[in-house]
Amino acid sequence: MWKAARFAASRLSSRSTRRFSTAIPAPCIVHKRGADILHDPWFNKDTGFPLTERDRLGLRGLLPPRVISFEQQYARFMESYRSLEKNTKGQPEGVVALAKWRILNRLHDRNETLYYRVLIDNIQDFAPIIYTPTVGLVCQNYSGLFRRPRGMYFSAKDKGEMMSMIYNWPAPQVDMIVLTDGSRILGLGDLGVQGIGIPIGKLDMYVAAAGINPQRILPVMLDVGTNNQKLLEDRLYLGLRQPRLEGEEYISIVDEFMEAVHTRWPKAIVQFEDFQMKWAFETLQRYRKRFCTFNDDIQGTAGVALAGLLGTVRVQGRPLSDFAKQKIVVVGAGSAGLGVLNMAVQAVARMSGNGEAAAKNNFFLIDKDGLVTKERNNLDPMAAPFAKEPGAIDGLREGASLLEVVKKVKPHVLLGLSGVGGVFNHEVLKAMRESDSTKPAIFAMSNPTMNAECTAEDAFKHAGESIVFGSGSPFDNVDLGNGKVGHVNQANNMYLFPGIGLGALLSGARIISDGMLQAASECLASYITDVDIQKGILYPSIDCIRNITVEVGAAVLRAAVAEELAEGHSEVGPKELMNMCKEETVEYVSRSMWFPVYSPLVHEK
Ligand SMILES: NC(=O)c1ccc[n+]([C@@H]2O[C@H](COP(=O)([O-])OP(=O)(O)OC[C@H]3O[C@@H](n4cnc5c(N)ncnc54)[C@H](O)[C@@H]3O)[C@@H](O)[C@H]2O)c1
Ligand SMILES: O=C(O)C[C@H](O)C(=O)O
Ligand SMILES: [Mg+2]
Repeated sequence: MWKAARFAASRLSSRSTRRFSTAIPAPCIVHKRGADILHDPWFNKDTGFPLTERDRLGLRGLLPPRVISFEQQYARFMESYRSLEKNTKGQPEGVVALAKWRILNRLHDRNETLYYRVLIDNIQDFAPIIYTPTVGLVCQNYSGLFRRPRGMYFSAKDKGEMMSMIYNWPAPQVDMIVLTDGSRILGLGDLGVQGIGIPIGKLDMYVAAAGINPQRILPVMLDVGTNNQKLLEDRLYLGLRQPRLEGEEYISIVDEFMEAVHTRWPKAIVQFEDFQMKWAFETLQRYRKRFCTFNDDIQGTAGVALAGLLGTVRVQGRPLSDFAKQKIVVVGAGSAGLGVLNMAVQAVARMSGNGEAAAKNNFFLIDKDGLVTKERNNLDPMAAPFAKEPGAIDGLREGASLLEVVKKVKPHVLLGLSGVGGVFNHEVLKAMRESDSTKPAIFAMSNPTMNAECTAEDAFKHAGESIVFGSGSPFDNVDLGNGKVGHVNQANNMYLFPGIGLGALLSGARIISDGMLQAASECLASYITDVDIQKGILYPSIDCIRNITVEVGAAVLRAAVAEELAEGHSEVGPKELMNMCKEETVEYVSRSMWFPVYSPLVHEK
């Protein structure tokens, strides 16, 4: 079904970021003509070019004569999509998922305006294809699926060349970059150059949820080699066939890239995505005070998880201040798990006023070697602040198993960011029935679906019907019988990163501060109504992700203004931002979002 635009719809001209919410979209300047326009997905309208435009742009005769409206093109695409769904019924899940990805990808490659319109209007259906879980399968099969390049590739072989290479990107302005080195793609490990699918999927969400102009996004792969032996031996592998660079050699590549990007686009925001833990923390510390950058797996995830944890306290009918009393077991001591713990501890310390040391008491950290205690050999410095005194809790020793910890601690929350599918097995889930909460929460946040710590069905079946459930990848709600439904929350950083990027961009802040990230998380936490909370709903439906992102973006922008970090964006300066009330900020953010409509194209040499 064609849905009416919820936001002022005009395509930004390539020369100006000013938006007009008139019925006729602002014209768009193009510097090419004829077939070159048809082959450029940013400008192509396929059969939608009006006759006058065909004359102006030298397109007469290059298209069938009948002009088809945007609405008709949309309906035609959706018909093909639905018939593909029908025709592939019963085929293996992976085959169907890839077929759906292919049809969307072909549209993406051909006509971006139509692609983003169908994506925005059908985000609930299409997010699982362009994002987790299918994007994981796409990355695994990338070298075989590769048809056309998207984004930029900087490899170890490009050392010394990046400053000039960055000028090969055809767009004059870039606002948002998602960067990966492919070393920890979802829970799938090192996928080398094939990890490019992740920045592409994340940036699709930026366009769909945050209304970032697709002409101003840039997915980037830093190919420093791979340690994945299977890929190194694969003759179709498209990346460098060498082991990953390490140490100084590695960091000098990232440094060079960051310098090159910020020389050409000083205000571009760089989101680090799916870096293995050691480089995730190291690069965050290295760049966060120098560039406008954040790590989505550490910081975006933390904000979403914290919002879910605060929602859980509300589901239990307790005041938010009771968050300090929640016993939380975090399974996975990687970038995501430690990011969550750091932010949650800060929140408890703020609420209780007792300082961070005391705030850590109720948190338990488990990694592949079991409970993390101070007795651990080679204790990771990032995990050390959360290590327990051995024996301090009911005699729990170093390396105690997840089951032992759950049985002894009786946690209010069990949160998985381990990347290990099924690690919340039947015994662990059954042990959660003895939780000190009547409504314990289980978050199986690892992606993609097969790496989730448990399925939604198993969680409700074994841990009981009163649980609150969240997962990183989507699961269907669970039918509990007698008309009751076990609600599945998608606890995924997609609820925050688009708003963090958008708010940072519009504020013109030079850095992304803890305050801006905290504002994002608090905004998400307060978005859900008490009525929804009663049903175990912690996050809004993905259908309204654009509305949530407006609110999150505005909260981030206001935090930047409050911290005097906002330097303004485009024609809106810091003083104007400062003078905006909350509603005006929300309105400004909403007005600044790109929405896909066909703009009249004007040729300029
Ligand atoms: N839902 C989201 O928004 C979201 C966000 C970020 C990451 N993730 C997911 O979280 C997972 C981990 O990401 P990461 O960046 O922290 O990875 P990571 O590799 O940095 O960390 C993984 C951690 O899990 C631990 N682990 C491994 N096997 C274990 C086991 N059997 N029991 C307990 N712990 C075990 C490891 O010791 C390590 O500490 C991935 O699957 C990723 O997709 C989800
Ligand atoms: O990509 C996602 O779906 C979430 C997260 O960034 C992850 O790495 O799993
Ligand atoms: Mg990620």
